[in-house]
Amino acid sequence: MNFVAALRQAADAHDSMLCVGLDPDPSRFPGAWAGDAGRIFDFCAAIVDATHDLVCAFKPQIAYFHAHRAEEQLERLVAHIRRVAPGVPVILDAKRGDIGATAEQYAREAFERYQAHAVTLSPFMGFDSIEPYLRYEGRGAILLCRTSNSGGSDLQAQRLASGEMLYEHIARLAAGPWNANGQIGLVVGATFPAEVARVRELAPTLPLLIPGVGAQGGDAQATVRAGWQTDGPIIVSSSRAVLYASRGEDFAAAARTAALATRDALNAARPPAAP
Ligand SMILES: O=C(O)c1cc(=O)[nH]c(=O)n1[C@@H]1O[C@H](COP(=O)(O)O)[C@@H](O)[C@H]1O
Repeated sequence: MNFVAALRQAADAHDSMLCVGLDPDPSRFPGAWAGDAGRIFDFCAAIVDATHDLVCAFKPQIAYFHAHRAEEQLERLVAHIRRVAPGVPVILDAKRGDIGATAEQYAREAFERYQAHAVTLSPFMGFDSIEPYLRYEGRGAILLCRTSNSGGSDLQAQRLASGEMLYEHIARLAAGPWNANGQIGLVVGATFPAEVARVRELAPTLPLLIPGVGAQGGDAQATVRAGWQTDGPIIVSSSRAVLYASRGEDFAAAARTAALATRDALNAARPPAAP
């Protein structure tokens, strides 16, 4: 099954737009695991076990694994997700972007080594840096468009000669000529609901990955109102607010409580279904 179909199916099955981001920081692990990078798999697997029936996707962030030489733990984690939650797609957050020949290696890393269903990419180097990922039939390529950080405005909010802003141009390309096989999605930060709405206008059916709720303070409900579109899935991602809801032995139960509350808050903001 392709990424977009798997995403829709998981979203329907779990009545959820929530993606739990897996950003394991050993210094924030509970109890005896604190500071132990050898526990990255155990920590993330416990979060997955506690939340997989509440999410439409999981999003491991590659830096949190590579920084601790924990690539093998990431491989085991994706295998674990595929085993306990076979219907839940894995978005590898790697934000890659390089010339075609190097992109081929990054694509191989994401889709063959880590078995991800989709990967985040920077579109800064243009279509030939994206195309190697699209050769993997059915896998998703989610392009940074209007990121959640304030510095995102330095480039993404600049006006081009055409009059549109750079992020609008990215959305237009992603929804049009770059998306021949329906594999592309866009990243838009929950910290910018007006821009979420603008991207949704330009890309009505593309999956939107929306980080920035929780620790970054984005408004979950404004995000859903801005991005909601029956034919265009939204994936609202939260990492720290779920992972570190408690530093005690109850961390997994607390993560579940936080995930449930976020999922329900997102669902409450959906417009009522048409009769
Ligand atoms: O691509 C991303 O996931 C991403 C894009 C963006 O614009 N902003 C952003 O925060 N992210 C990622 O989303 C996660 C946010 O984590 P929390 O702020 O803890 O929910 C981190 O892994 C970021 O790398």
